[in-house]
Order: sequence, then C-alpha cells, then structure tokens
Amino acid sequence: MNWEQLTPAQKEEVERQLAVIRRGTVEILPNEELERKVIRSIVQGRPLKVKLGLDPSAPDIHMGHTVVLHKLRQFQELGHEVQLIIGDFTGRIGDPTGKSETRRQLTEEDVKRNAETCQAQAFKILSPDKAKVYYNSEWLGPMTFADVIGLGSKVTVARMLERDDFSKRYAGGLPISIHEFFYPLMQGMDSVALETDIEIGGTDQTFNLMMGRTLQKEYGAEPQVAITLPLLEGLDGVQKMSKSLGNYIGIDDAPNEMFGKTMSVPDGLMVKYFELATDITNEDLQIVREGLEGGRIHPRDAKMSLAAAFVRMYHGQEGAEAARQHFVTVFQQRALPEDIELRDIPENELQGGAIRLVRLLTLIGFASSNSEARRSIEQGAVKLNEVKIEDPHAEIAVRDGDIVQAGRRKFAKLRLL
Ligand SMILES: Nc1ncnc2c1ncn2[C@@H]1O[C@H](COP(=O)(O)OP(=O)(O)OP(=O)(O)O)[C@@H](O)[C@H]1O
Repeated sequence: MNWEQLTPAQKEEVERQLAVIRRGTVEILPNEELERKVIRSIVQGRPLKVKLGLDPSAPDIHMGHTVVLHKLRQFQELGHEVQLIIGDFTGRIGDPTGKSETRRQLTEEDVKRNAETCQAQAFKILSPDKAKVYYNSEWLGPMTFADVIGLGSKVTVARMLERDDFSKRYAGGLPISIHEFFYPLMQGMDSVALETDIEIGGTDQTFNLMMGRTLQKEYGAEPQVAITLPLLEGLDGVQKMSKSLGNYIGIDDAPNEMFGKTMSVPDGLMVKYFELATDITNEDLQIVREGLEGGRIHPRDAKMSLAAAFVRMYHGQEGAEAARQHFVTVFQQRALPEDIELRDIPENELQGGAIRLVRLLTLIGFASSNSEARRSIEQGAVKLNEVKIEDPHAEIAVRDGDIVQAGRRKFAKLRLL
C-alpha cells in the first residue's frame, strides 16, 4: 500500500502520527521504513510493536530514562503497543555500552529485585493498557550452545569492533571478553523473538538497535526501525545522567529531594530538561526558551518551575507546592545575613536585563579581575539567590533585590539603576 492509494483521512492520520513520532528524535533509521510501517498499521488497523529494553543493573529509573519512556507513551497514545523488555538475562552480563571496562556481573537475586522496581517505576509514565512486559530470560534462557554458536555466526568480529567502546578498548589494549560481544546479539534476539517493528533508545544505543535489524533479517523476519533520542546530561552538566555515575534525579526521589536536586541543574541545561523530561507543550517550551534568552525570565524562576513540574508529575500538584514551600523556607530564607549591602548596577551594564556573571562579580567588587572571577565561579563559590552557578561563561538575568554571594562571607543585594 503506498501513499497514493490512501484516502484523504488516512493521509491526514499518517501525517499526524509521523509528526508526533518524529518530535524530539535524533535519528530514524531508516525513515522510509517508518513511513511504510505507519501507513500499513493505519490501513490494516494493526498497532505497531514498539520496544524498549531496560537494564535492571540498578533499581532506580531516572529522568534520563524518562526521555525514552515519554516517547513510548506517545506511541501508546497513537494506539500502538509497547513491548517493555526487562533485560533480566542480559543484565547478568552488564551492557558494555559506553563503558571503558568490563562490568561486574550481577547475581540472579539482584537482577530480580531491581527488575521489579524498574517495572513499577516505568508504569508511572507508561499506561498499563497497550503495554506488555517481557523478561528476556524467557527466550534467551532456553537457547542451547548450538543455538548460541548459530547466533554468533551471524555477525563478524569486524562489525562488532565498529562499536565505539569496543574499538577504543581494543585499541587501548584493554580487555574485551567474548561474552560482552553477546550483549548486542542478545538485545537483537529480543527483537527477533518479539517481532518488534520499532525499537527506541538513547543515542548510546544506536549500535545495539541496528543489531536488532541485522538479526531480524538474518532470521528471515521484517527488520525493525531504530529510533534514537537525545541523551540527557546529569546534574554535573557534562556526563550522561546515569545510575552508575550518581548524577541523577530518580523518579522515585522524595518530593523535597527531587525539588532540591533539580535546583542544582546547571542553567544552560534547563531548556533541555524541560523539553526532554517534562510534559510541557511546544508553545510553553518556546515561551521559556525565548524568555530565558531575552532575559525576561529569571533562570531561578524557570528552575523553580522545572522543579515543580517534576514533583507534580511524580507526586502530584500538592506535593509540588509543598516542596516549593520547603525549598523557599529552608534554602532561600536560611543563613542570609540580615544586613546585606546594596550594590548598584547601572542600566548600561545590562543587555536585555542580563549581564555576564564574570562582569557582575568584578563590578560589585567581589573579584579584582576577570580571571579571579572565573576561578571562584569554577570552584563553585558563586551563588545567585542561593543557587550555585558554575559556568564561567554564564550570562545571567538580574532583577532588583537579587542576592549575589561569593564564598562564605561576601554578600550583595543588587539595585538596578
Ligand atoms: N541520561 C539519559 N538520557 C536519555 N536516555 C537515557 C539516559 N540514560 C539511559 N537512557 C536510555 O534509557 C534506556 C534504558 O537504559 P538502560 O536501562 O540500559 O540504562 P543505562 O543506559 O545503562 O543507564 P545507566 O547509565 O543509568 O545505568 C536506553 O535506551 C538508554 O539509552
């Protein structure tokens, strides 16, 4: 069935679905196959099977995982069916993706416990209808040694070494165990076993997703389409948000903890967090983005809204309000000296209400040179309204009454002239 044979209503539905599916993605491999699958699904009234694998190596689902979970939820809302794979079998090997060394293998009990928590948390985002949960030990466990040899014969070592983390380790003389090569193969076998139409994952998963296509073709099935989504950086602002790096906001974190951690997200990442990890509409996202760029929205206010949005999504509106109050009481009103000196900021120093942080610090006498200002920012000594700013290139929107702090003792209240 091709485009020309569709009714106008079907064409409209295909376009609507493709727009939702494509939003926020990094790559769709290959795009034309996605179109063909969506057209066929609409014409035949048959939902697509959309797969996501979760590795139960640790119990917590974090905001990074929600990027892919939100995309799955969108597929559900379009009427498609989610295949949530708990990699209980693969989890015992440990995904080598992005890792520079062999991962510790988990015991069966660890995996089982983590798997149950992961699943419960994933359903805070996914709807229970149109979702099936699978444990991949179901089909990987019974494979015989002959089956495994057969699987191993489908892919060359050269292809495996195309994967970044393997090639780096190989080039660096670091060990790669044979069993690690089986991780992508096993993930691919999940797609063979479940006749997956589409598999989604973060960009770190591209190789594994493409392996699913390869193996489905090898085993005579229709190949899946691979869809990748951006990776969300963690609280350090640099590395991918990750369980193992401890730089994450867990969706099961208590409201105050979730709010407080969100307030430490670097300013430059706020829009990305809104876009990838909240349910904000495109229109509202645009307002936040432009407001921050033009200095009309104060970064602290935007971050408070982000923190409140997270807590609302996972603990409800009342939880969000209570966490906001708690934050304001404990952190904003705490420990500030009674008599903070006023420092004047002439209007000509501001552009659209904003000023470079380095300039602000020298202007109010908190640093005697730009390099000293940069150093204290990089050391994490500088705060605006109690929120640490660690980006030495930060350009910040200031308002009358804002409080700047450098180190333990220097405080100033800004007066805009
Ligand atoms: N920070 C992140 N941003 C976006 N997607 C992510 C992030 N972390 C994990 N994902 C995606 O979530 C899915 C499930 O990840 P998985 O269970 O394998 O965890 P992981 O990538 O090993 O995470 P961690 O590093 O926290 O252990 C994958 O598709 C992965 O790409």
